[in-house]
Amino acid sequence: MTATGRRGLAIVGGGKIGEALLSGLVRRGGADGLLVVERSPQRAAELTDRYGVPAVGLADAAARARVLLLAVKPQDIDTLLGLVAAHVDDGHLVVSVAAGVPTARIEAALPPGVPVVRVMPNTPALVDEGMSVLSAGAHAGEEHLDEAEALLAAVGRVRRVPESQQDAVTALSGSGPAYFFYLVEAMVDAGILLGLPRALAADLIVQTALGAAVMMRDSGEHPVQLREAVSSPGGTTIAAIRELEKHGVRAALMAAIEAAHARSVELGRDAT
Ligand SMILES: NC(=O)C1=CN([C@@H]2O[C@H](COP(=O)(O)OP(=O)(O)OC[C@H]3O[C@@H](n4cnc5c(N)ncnc54)[C@H](O)[C@@H]3O)[C@@H](O)[C@H]2O)C=CC1
Ligand SMILES: O=C(O)[C@@H]1CCC=N1
Repeated sequence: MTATGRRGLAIVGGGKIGEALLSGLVRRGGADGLLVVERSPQRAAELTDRYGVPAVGLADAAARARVLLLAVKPQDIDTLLGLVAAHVDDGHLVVSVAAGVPTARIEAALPPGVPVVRVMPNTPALVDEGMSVLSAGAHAGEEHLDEAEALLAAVGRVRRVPESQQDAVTALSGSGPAYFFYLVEAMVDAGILLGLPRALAADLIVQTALGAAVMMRDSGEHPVQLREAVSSPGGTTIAAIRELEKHGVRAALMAAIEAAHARSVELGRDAT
């Protein structure tokens, strides 16, 4: 098929994030123009059953789709790029969500001039509340960023940053949902410790997390102001905050996010 005959998007790698993006795109616009390429035949069949999106081989996907969205693990990206290289040209747009992997590494594996956009999405895309952050590679212009942004806007918010900030973004919003899930797990465990049934504790904490998130998004107030409004003088909240400070929770979060950043940089260097 000629470059002009290509349309739509192929997601290459239908794992956790590939499925999150696929599901949102199907919710938004239906399965028309979408393809999936998945190494595991069982997983490919599952995605086709669930979303009505055809599973095809890589050559077929590159012949039919204008945009190839690579969603394999960083450790698998070099092998995949070796296969993709034979099928792409500068009429394609290659979008990669692989943590840490620089656009320069992707460009070097592909024919000259292929536009590449690096994206860090996150799993709340599954519920249309994703946060995706885009950076252009050397051959990607505004039109390519616009095209990638339009795709990702189907599953949540989108921002653009210089690529030098992508490892930090990965550590914050890419991995970020896991930190909140972890916090919720720990708070539910605290409820159990205090003798509440698990289902009740989970219900209370999930709704509290949702309410707090909406307040942070919509109130226009700083998180410190919001926290102060919960902390009555001589009350329960400040007693809890003192323990969080004593146990170094703020420093632990900073160290954790620094470790995620370091791992993103490391993943970007080579297949490790
Ligand atoms: N899970 C997450 O929350 C996020 C993941 N990412 C990035 O997305 C990428 C995928 O991550 P996950 O979805 O978590 O991993 P995963 O392991 O769930 O999915 C990867 C999928 O790619 C398939 N695959 C591997 N090589 C293939 C090939 N040559 N052709 C076709 N399919 C192939 C695997 O069978 C698997 O289904 C990673 O690079 C990760 O850094 C980025 C943002 C968030
Ligand atoms: O854990 C990871 O490596 C991927 C990248 C960001 C979220 N998940």
